[in-house]
Formats: sequence, structure tokens, C-alpha cells
Amino acid sequence: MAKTGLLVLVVGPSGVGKDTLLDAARERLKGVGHICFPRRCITRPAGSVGEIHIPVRSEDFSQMARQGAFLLSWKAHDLCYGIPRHVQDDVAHGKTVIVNVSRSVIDDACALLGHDHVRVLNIRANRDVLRKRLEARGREDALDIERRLARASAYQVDGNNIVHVDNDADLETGIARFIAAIEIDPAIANRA
Ligand SMILES: Nc1ncnc2c1ncn2[C@@H]1O[C@H](COP(=O)(O)OP(=O)(O)OP(=O)(O)O)[C@@H](O)[C@H]1O
Ligand SMILES: O=P(O)(O)OC[C@H]1O[C@H](OP(=O)(O)O)[C@H](O)[C@@H]1O
Repeated sequence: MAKTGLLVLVVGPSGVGKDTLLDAARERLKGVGHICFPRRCITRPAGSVGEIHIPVRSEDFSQMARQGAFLLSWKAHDLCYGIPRHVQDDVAHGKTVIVNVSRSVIDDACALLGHDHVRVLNIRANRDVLRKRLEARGREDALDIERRLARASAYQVDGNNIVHVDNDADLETGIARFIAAIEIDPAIANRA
């Protein structure tokens, strides 16, 4: 793979604000030509609360995976998620591609693209904050919220290509920190 291009993995527990921060960054960085924010394929019905995604029927997802449609895929919360394969070409062509992924696929991404082509933005907030946000979002029922909170500490995210972003304050502060984490990293902001 050429030396340009970067895959930026936005990770963190459910409810921490990944999609909200990504939406804000997508809006604020839309004039920055080399940065893109692809949509994920998810076996969740269209029109659900939260992120805009590419809805895929469960029966179709496994076939798509077998056919190589996804660069990265995983299961969580009784759903399947996939990052479209074209992301690999985008990175190879010098794009900075920013996506929300499971913490479980960080190692896969590094193995596929090489450590030099992967950055991780680990979004953090404490458990009480997660609970309040999941309840306020209202997309999941009480049992699903408990399962999501139980999963919150299931993964340790550490390593030398990781930037931690605290989203424990108000939204504007969280957005400012997230954008700063993108803009301060020359590898993310300046690759063209
Ligand atoms: N800094 C913040 N202050 C207040 N509310 C926030 C903040 N950040 C996000 N939220 C709210 O918290 C809820 C959860 O955010 P969001 O859906 O973006 O989380 P997520 O990390 O993408 O979760 P999931 O992994 O479940 O998709 C949303 O309703 C969002 O509006
Ligand atoms: O706990 P881990 O595996 O890191 O994250 C699992 C998945 O859970 C969330 O799903 P959703 O967006 O709420 O459907 C995240 O977006 C991520 O894709």
C-alpha cells in the first residue's frame, strides 16, 4: 500500500457519543477534501434513532460478508455491522477515512492496513454518563441498555496509535475536543 492514507477508528462504549461526534465532524469538515465519513452497513431497520446507516437484511449480511463486501465486520447487540470494502481503496488512494467501529476490530484493521495506516480515537465517559445518555436516546429498552452498560468495560483500548477523547462534559466541549483530536494530528489533518 502507498504511504498516504489513513483509517481513523472511532471507538468507545455504547452511548459515549461516537455517532454524535462523527455527525458534528462530518458537518464541520465537509470542505476538507481528503477526509471522508462512510456509512456503515447494519442489520438494523432504516429510519431508527441515531446514525444514518445502510440497512441490510440479516439473511443478506452473511452472504455479503462471504462475497467480500466488508473490510471489517463484527456482531454486537444482536446486530451485524460492516465497513464497506471500498474503504481500503480510499485509504490506498490517500484518503483519511473516519468510521465508528467496535473495539473488537482494532487489531483486524491494523493487520489489514498496517499500523502506520490506522489511528484510534477512543471516546470516553464514565458509566453514569453512559446510562443517562442511553436512557435519553431512547432507542433501546431497559434490558438492552443494561447489556450495553455491561459491555462498556469489555475491552481495554491501549497502544501507541490511540488518542483518548473525553466526552464527559457538554456536547460543544465534546465536539471541540473531537475536532481538535482530528486537526492536531498531522497524519489525519494534512494527508492529501
Ligand atoms: N457531550 C454530550 N452531552 C450530552 N449528550 C450527549 C453528548 N454526547 C452525546 N450525547 C447524546 O448521547 C446519546 C448517545 O450518543 P451516540 O448515539 O452518539 O452514542 P454512540 O457512542 O454512537 O452509541 P452507540 O455505540 O450505542 O451507537 C445521544 O442521544 C447523544 O445526543
Ligand atoms: O462494544 P463495542 O464492540 O466496542 O461496540 C460495538 C458496537 O456497538 C455500537 O453499536 P450501535 O451503534 O449502538 O448499534 C457501536 O457503534 C459499535 O459498532
